[in-house]
Amino acid sequence: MPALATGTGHEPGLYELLAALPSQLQPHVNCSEDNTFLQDMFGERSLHSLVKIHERLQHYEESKPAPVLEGAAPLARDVSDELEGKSASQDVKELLKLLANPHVKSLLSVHDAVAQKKYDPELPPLPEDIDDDEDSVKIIRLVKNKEPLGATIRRDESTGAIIVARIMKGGPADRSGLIHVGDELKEVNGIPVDDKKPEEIIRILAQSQGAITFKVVPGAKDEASIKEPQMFVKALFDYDPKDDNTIPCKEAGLAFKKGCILQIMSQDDATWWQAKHEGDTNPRAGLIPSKQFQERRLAFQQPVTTLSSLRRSTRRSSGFRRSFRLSRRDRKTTKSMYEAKKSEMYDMADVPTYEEVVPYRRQRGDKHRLVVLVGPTGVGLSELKKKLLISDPQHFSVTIPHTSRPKKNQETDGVDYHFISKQLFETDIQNNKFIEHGEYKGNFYGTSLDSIRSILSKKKVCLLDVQPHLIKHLRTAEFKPFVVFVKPPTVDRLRETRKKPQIISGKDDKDSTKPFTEEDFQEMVNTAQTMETQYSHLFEMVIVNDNLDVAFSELQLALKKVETETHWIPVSWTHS
Ligand SMILES: Nc1ncnc2c1ncn2[C@@H]1O[C@H](COP(=O)(O)OP(=O)(O)OP(=O)(O)O)[C@@H](O)[C@H]1O
Repeated sequence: MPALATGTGHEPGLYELLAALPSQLQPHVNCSEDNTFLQDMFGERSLHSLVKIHERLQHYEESKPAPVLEGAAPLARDVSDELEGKSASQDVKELLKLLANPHVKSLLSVHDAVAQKKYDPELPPLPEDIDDDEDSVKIIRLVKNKEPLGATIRRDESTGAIIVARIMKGGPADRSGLIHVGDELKEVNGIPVDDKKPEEIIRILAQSQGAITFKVVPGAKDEASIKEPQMFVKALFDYDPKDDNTIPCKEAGLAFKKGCILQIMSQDDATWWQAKHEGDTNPRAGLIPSKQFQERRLAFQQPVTTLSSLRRSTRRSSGFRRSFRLSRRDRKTTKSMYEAKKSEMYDMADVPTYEEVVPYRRQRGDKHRLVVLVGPTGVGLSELKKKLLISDPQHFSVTIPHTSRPKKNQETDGVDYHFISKQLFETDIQNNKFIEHGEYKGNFYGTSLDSIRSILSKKKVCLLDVQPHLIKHLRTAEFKPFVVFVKPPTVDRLRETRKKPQIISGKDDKDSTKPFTEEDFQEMVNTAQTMETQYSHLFEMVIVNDNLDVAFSELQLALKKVETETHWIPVSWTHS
């Protein structure tokens, strides 16, 4: 059934078909990107080689070769016996030498095995002492190399039996398909295990090499064999089984770092899931704490310092970010629609464990992801935004803030600010129109959600800097925020690099500019540390703003990749 006619009139081979495909497909593919992708895929040399091998094998299968004889090795032995000592001719000597060569002997014995189709492993004889009523006993023989067997056992509290507790997906036990969760283990290598502790059995197994024989009583059928859909999660915490005393078997654990993408292979067990690193070709899964279990135990470890407590204790912390105020204010004037309430700090949903993710690639014509920059006051967010805007003013844009203060002569409505009445500002606050707002000298300032939407709908990249506790309110299918944390270097490096710079200068605040002090540097580093402790699970990228040009290049490159490459995003962002 040729999918495409090659025009030669005969049934094309797979290889021929593959070679003809790109030109046949071309008229049906509109997009040049798709065309290049198809050309690359079908032109791949390894694919061509595979298809060639397939065709050769197919041809071989069809010709059904039959062995001339099935016993080449015994024949060679007979010939050797026959010739031994009979003649001393050179040819006979050489033939005898050849037939005695171990490589030739092995070759002939492999030939015979193939000719006789003797591929099955030789099983050990069944033990003779099996009780008649033990008809459900299974004898299993697994060959163990250095790799662990990939199964855990437990003692059943009520019966005292040793039961297979878990089979690690992709491990040797799983691959054998012979051992299942719930099977009762009776013997290992002929040694009865009824009177042994699980640790002793594990020791016997660890010491065994090569073939291991198990005697098991099969348990009830494992209902978990129903195939689960593929699920990927992003880890929001670091994990090392070596430091976890609750894991049933440290060697079976899977270590990962915050931000790693894990493929969840099994959630059968409520406490220990099985997972592997995304893209890992090794099929063997490892144990990781389940979401529920990790949430439970993290809920007991309250954060030591929270950003809100730090903010209250500092002398002069960040006020409104310049995305809406264009200048620095005292923290006590700020207010936010979504200011974190104390109870929110510990709410279960905030315990960072895992987040289900899916691959996402922005299609041409789609809105851009919102770029959110966070970092401590003075770290350089405005500077980085400014550089991006200058680098490509048609592509990047920042929100225009709203204010209730009267417009000054040189200012333009909708350019410097959206000037609105105090009454309207208050109504908008009531209607949750602002992501962040505050009051200064009796006037309101704020960033509206609509100002973000307006930029995104023009197919531009919106650059926004906000307080980190507001990130969670922007994490929606609509905004798909790409969150970059801008971190200061060490205090020593700040001292060296920020000799000239002033903390800040804004249109509304010309008189407040002043050089950085030692205290500012220290506060910047401390605030960054606290932000990272509390919110790093929400950051997709961390940039250290030591050298400004280097930091800018890193940011620019990352934003390019966000626009063009595939990324993992929360599954909830894919259905709005
Ligand atoms: N890597 C750097 N090296 C030297 N100076 C820097 C660097 N990054 C920023 N600066 C300077 O530090 C000062 C503060 O930077 P910037 O105004 O961008 O901070 P910010 O994070 O926007 O603070 P805020 O939003 O709280 O006003 C500016 O004078 C800026 O030029």
